[in-house]
Amino acid sequence: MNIKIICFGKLDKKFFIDSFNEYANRISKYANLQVIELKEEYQKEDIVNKNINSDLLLEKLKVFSDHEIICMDVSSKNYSTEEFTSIIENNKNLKQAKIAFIIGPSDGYSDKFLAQNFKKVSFGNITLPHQLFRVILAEQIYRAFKIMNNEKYHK
Ligand SMILES: C[S@@+](CC[C@H](N)C(=O)[O-])C[C@H]1O[C@@H](n2cnc3c(N)ncnc32)[C@H](O)[C@@H]1O
Repeated sequence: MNIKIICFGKLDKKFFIDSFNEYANRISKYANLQVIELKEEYQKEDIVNKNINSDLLLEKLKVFSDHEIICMDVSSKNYSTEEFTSIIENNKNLKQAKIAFIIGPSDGYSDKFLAQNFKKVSFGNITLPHQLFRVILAEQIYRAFKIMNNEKYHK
């Protein structure tokens, strides 16, 4: 299975880098994980940044048109760990088995981006900073594989 995380910026704190690498390493037992880091525009007005960054995402996603796109979005439907696992499990059983998770820009997604027909997933009604969220997403992907394989993991 091929998993992409498409996000903005780089991890710049050692504790985030170490934590993410730990989960990425664990995930590598089950899937190919690739992180694609885009350069975020943040110096203009919020609304302009939002549109520029969302358009950049849409452009990048053209390359991944053979992937199932999962847009991580605070304001969307909340998914439990089990529901999130089902998304990965269903994708795993598809012929292509390619999935791309999007971590959005700091000013949010444009209306045009949100109007796309992507599955949108929230991990709860709290806004997490993008670097921490990258670590949490990796942990949940790893947890999903442990659940799918009936392997023991922390409760
Ligand atoms: C700092 S947040 C952006 C917050 C932005 N103001 C908004 O309303 O979307 C950066 C990204 O982290 C992800 N994120 C943060 N918390 C999340 C949550 N609870 N559930 C799902 N995604 C989350 C989303 O992909 C979001 O676009």
